[in-house]
Amino acid sequence: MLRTIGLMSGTSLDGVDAAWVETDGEAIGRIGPTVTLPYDPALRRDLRRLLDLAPDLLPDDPFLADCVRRLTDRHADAVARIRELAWESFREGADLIGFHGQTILHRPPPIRPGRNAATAAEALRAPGRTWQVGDATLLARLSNLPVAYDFRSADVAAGGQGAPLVPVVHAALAAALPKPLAVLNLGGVGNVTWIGTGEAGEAPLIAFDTGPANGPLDDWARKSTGSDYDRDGLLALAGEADGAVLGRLMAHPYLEALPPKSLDRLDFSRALQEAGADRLSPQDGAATLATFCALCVAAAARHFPAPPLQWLVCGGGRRNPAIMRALAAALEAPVRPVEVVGWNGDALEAQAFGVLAARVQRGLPITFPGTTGVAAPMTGGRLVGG
Ligand SMILES: Nc1ncnc2c1ncn2[C@@H]1O[C@H](COP(=O)(O)OP(=O)(O)OP(=O)(O)O)[C@@H](O)[C@H]1O
Ligand SMILES: CC(=O)N[C@H]1[C@@H]2OC[C@@H](O2)[C@@H](O)[C@@H]1O[C@H](C)C(=O)O
Repeated sequence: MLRTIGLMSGTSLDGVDAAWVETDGEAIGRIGPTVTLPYDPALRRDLRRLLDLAPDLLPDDPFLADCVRRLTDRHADAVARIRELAWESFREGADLIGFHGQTILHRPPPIRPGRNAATAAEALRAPGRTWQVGDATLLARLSNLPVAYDFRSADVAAGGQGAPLVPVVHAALAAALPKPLAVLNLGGVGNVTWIGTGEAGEAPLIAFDTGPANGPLDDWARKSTGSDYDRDGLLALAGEADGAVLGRLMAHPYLEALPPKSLDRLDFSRALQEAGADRLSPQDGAATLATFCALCVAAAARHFPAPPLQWLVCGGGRRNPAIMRALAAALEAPVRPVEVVGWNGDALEAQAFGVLAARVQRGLPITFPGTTGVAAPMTGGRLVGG
């Protein structure tokens, strides 16, 4: 088994999550320390600016280069901290880093009302683009370890959606749990993994982005109260969801489109503006966005081959009671944080990039027809250093 350090900088742009995991890319052995290093407000602001600039940004842009260096330094700090903790707790080092980087642009191939092979064939005619920034060579040098990175672009080049990537790890973790099961990650964007029973004729794994999750709510909280997010859902719980705005938002064609499908952090910005969310009070706006997040998940469930026995929720959204209540109201099966089955809902994505790094090093597939829509299971990612 390899001793990996997985690193994830998510769409919330709040910081880097890091985790130590022992794995051969298939089985998961010991789970070690985890840490989140927040970004300072200037880096957060600059990364947010990069999202807006990304479509026209050249790879050698000096502002980009400066952001990448600061981002990579923070990742190197996270690696150093995890190594200290792993040494203190069980006298272990590390063999390999999984470095997701920061997505600043995600324009996957067009989604279609057909699926899998048809989607991939169409996509080859209209190539997509996905861009994760971070300097893997610098990180390998600073940490003196091999680094697996660029996990998404080979899949997009082959006509896949390039996301989500974590589902194969959800499936490995859930091996002994009753199926069908839905694992829901609520970060800036939401994504779901449906894991079937594996009985004849049933797809084993279906995964896709559900819709916006905390991203619009964070933007709303920042604009209306100045805080980075709606802590404990207090703003949303004090308001009422607006039925008319929700009705307009739920008409978005993404929700009807068949999986596989994935989103950019900003994909719903225009729809949110056009739906008139801006005119709501801070409380009602937050309640509407929390409910919208949950209704997107309910819409996602309509694409499952069979209803799940339960929903296990990870990511920061599980800490928002307004979202969790709206989910419980909108879904038929019980909705619980992943901690009920012993997983760490804050570190799961970072842990997954450790496992994915091991898969890259061993040449195992990281994307699948049911997760990104590629025609056949595909290897991906690149390795540097060591
Ligand atoms: N106590 C809390 N109350 C309400 N919301 C919370 C709380 N804690 C975290 N969050 C929400 O969770 C978000 C962070 O979630 P997470 O770290 O899972 O996102 P991410 O990993 O950046 O995103 P993604 O999974 O889309 O890449 C915060 O921006 C905030 O909206
Ligand atoms: C392009 C990109 O970075 N997508 C992220 C994002 O954040 C959540 C959702 O959108 C998910 O599809 C994906 O992340 C997780 C880690 C994944 O690939 O499984």
